[in-house]
Amino acid sequence: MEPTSFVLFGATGDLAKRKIYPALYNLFVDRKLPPSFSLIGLGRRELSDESFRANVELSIRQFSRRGADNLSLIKPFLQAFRYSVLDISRKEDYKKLLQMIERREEELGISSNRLFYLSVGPEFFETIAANIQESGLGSPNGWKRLVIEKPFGHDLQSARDLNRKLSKAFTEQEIYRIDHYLGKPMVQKLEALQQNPVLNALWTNHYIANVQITANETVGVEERAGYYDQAGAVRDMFQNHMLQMLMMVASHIPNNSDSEMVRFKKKLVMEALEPLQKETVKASVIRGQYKEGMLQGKPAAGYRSEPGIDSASMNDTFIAAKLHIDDFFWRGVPFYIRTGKRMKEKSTRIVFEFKEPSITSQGSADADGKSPNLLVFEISPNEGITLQVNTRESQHKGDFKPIRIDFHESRNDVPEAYENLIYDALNGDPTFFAHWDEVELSWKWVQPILEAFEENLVPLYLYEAGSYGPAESDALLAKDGYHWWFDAKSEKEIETKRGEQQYAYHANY
Ligand SMILES: NC(=O)C1=CN([C@@H]2O[C@H](COP(=O)(O)OP(=O)(O)OC[C@H]3O[C@@H](n4cnc5c(N)ncnc54)[C@H](OP(=O)(O)O)[C@@H]3O)[C@@H](O)[C@H]2O)C=CC1
Ligand SMILES: O=C1O[C@H](COP(=O)(O)O)[C@@H](O)[C@H](O)[C@H]1O
Repeated sequence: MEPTSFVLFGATGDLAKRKIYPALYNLFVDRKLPPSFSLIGLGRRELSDESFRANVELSIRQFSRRGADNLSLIKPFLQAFRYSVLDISRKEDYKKLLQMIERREEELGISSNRLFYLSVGPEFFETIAANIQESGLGSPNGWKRLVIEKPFGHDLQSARDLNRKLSKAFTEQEIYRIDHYLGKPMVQKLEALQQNPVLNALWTNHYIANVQITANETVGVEERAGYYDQAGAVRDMFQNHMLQMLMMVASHIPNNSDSEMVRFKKKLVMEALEPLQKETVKASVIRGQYKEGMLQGKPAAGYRSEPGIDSASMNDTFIAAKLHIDDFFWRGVPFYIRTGKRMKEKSTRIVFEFKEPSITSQGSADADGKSPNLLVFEISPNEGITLQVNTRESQHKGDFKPIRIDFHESRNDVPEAYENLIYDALNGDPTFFAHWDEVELSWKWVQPILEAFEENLVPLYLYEAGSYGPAESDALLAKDGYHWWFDAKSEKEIETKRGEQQYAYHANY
């Protein structure tokens, strides 16, 4: 890996503290940082290098997956850290920054490879990119890269405007748009798994009845009312993370593909998505908002009573949609996607339900006692793959019973999404970053939904906190003879589900 100066805008912020420093430390421990590495943290508040390092250490103690007991390498790690005050709008601060970077590069004897990480609000992206260019921070004696956080625009037009402005200072190859779901290890595994000939052979409309992509969260709006009440689930999760997961499962990526091919295939999926019309969005999209309820045994407030939320807010905290990909592989297979806050349990997963001619509707067992074969990718909070197949019980010949072939990763061994993404950005590997074409096509596809919500052409269904969303989301699948898999409707069912899993047949592969 090439020597790098990591220039972090927003070094005193929440994301840096909770995600970026712990990820960098874990990479350091795993010897995955460049041998010559310099980090310059930037923010408005006055901090000495020592207090900056002390803050970084604190955040690693608090948030690193390795825990507070595994900090033997913290001192050498922190040696790379420096801090400088910078106000984003003050041009002279960029000159000062340039001098500081050059001084560090000289001290370390390294070339001018500079990674600019914008961990600041989106309103600053354009100004920073322009100032980096004007102040000569991109040096001809090395590469420059721009790592940029979400949100990338608020709708199609604003995303296009932002991209045009960033393009004045950075080429597409230099821009790394973070979608942290693309950094999740199981999402990354999808790339390799679908190239596997066994799975690849099954991964089509010949065998698959439907695909379900779920990202349920138990958290509510938290302290982000100002942002979330303007964004809603459709912008916060659906346009980016959910559609990225869709692209990852639905693209047929050939063996030994490079990043260009992966991104090209993902783009083809978005191009093949059947477009929606604003007037008919309500036929395939369910909009929900949580009201008060009970979550994990405790009362939970409704969205409109959350601090900072308008008491008449029509914002969506839940969205479910049925999509069709009109291509050779997926024609006729519905993709159901849902995400919501204050749901019964935290679970991100993708379920492939296989066709089975003898299965009755509702996915329930038919007269033979069979239920559909399923392939399940659990993305979080646990990482795993389960193949559920029908077999006959040896004692009671004739009875069908699903068995589960299970692979689960031990949690401490799993790198965090930000570790994977920062490592890739340092290496110049853009595979798991969102290309502009994907972002633009996602916004384009979502735009009629935004407009239909804005104009109240889609009903807003209230659902109880601690539930699985509005009943209309279940009805969306029921109309086609399906149901959402693995929604445990009661605590008792969750217990039974856990019990069954203990008996599952375990195989390592
Ligand atoms: N927090 C999270 O979990 C997630 C955040 N994001 C995105 O990451 C980005 C950062 O979010 P987050 O860390 O939560 O935000 P915070 O508000 O916690 O931090 C903002 C940072 O920006 C700095 N800053 C603000 N104004 C200026 C200015 N005029 N000049 C220089 N620095 C400035 C602040 O430094 P100081 O106060 O010292 O000036 C601070 O370091 C946002 O784009 C957000 O959407 C994306 C996903 C998750
Ligand atoms: O980007 C976001 O993601 C989180 C959910 O991420 P996860 O890794 O915990 O699944 C979500 O809570 C947040 O609202 C959104 O901005």
